[in-house]
Amino acid sequence: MTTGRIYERMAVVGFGLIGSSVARIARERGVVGEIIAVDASEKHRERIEALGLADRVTGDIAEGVAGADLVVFAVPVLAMGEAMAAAAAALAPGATITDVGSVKGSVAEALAASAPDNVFVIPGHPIAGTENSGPDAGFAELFDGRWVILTPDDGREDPAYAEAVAKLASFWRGCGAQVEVMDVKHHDLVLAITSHLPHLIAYNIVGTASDLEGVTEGEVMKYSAGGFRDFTRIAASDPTMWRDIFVANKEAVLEVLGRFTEDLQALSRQIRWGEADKLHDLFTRTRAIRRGVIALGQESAEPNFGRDRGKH
Ligand SMILES: NC(=O)C1=CN([C@@H]2O[C@H](COP(=O)(O)OP(=O)(O)OC[C@H]3O[C@@H](n4cnc5c(N)ncnc54)[C@H](O)[C@@H]3O)[C@@H](O)[C@H]2O)C=CC1
Ligand SMILES: O=C(O)C(=O)Cc1ccc(O)cc1
Repeated sequence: MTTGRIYERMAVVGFGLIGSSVARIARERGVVGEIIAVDASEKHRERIEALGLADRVTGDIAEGVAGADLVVFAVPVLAMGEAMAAAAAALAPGATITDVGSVKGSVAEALAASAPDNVFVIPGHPIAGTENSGPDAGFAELFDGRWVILTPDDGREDPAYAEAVAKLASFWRGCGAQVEVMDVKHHDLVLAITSHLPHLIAYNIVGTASDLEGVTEGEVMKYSAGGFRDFTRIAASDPTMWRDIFVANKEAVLEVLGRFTEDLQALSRQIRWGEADKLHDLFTRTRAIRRGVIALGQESAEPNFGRDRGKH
């Protein structure tokens, strides 16, 4: 598929799994003219050069974003504010500033805090990723058919801002994604249950299994069935990225965790009292949800489908 050029120069600040995937697909589809990679890690900059993923590579944020009409911040959530502050004075008037952070409330605030008035800040989040990180882990097909949620500032009513939102949505569609606009707070609640809590559960179950007296770590790995293996994949996700997500989305995560804990207590009671029908009812309901997800095309029936792409 070919799409016309939407932005002349895209600067990607933080050129890891997500940033390099955006660059790969944007170049492949011709939706941007020039790509500037900005990354704080010298090792990553060397890899970006070696892989030929950008037209220019720099460690200097201000130098990298200068003259860009699209700036994509793809650093860990708690690093967004500082990165934006370093970019602010160099941003081109009329530029669109977006991000890919997994939490939107705190990131939207952090971006707005130092953004000049003459740019369009439109926070975003592609709901696509893997447990891998760094520029080698990215791949062009990552966003294919996936959702990208944009959380524009609903206090800005000028037509130029609406136009900038529409243009950014076209960019993501050009990268193969589907676009939805959502309120920041709602985004953080939805993602707390669909993404953040599942990761917390994975981190916890793998931790519990490795600490369990009477069962060796060797046995845990040797006899792990599919379910536990899936948890170990998720629990291998980047520690910095996930630390930041839980710190930044504290309120929504604690809210869904409270509900989850209550439901887990109820399950525990059903097991204790042999309430087999109640267990069966829940498992029937959850099976229908999974089948609904597959019917919507959000997941393959094959376990681990596409998950090993971009592994290094
Ligand atoms: N990994 C995933 O599956 C997904 C991640 N996200 C979000 O995307 C963002 C990036 O995540 P990944 O690409 O997975 O991480 P990553 O670790 O692969 O890439 C982050 C890159 O940013 C660079 N970096 C860190 N701090 C920096 C700074 N202050 N200035 C310049 N460069 C800096 C790192 O050197 C690294 O190359 C995060 O905010 C995360 O929440 C969103 C969707 C999926
Ligand atoms: O690898 C997985 O299972 C993921 O869930 C990827 C992912 C991680 C964080 C996001 O904000 C969005 C997607």
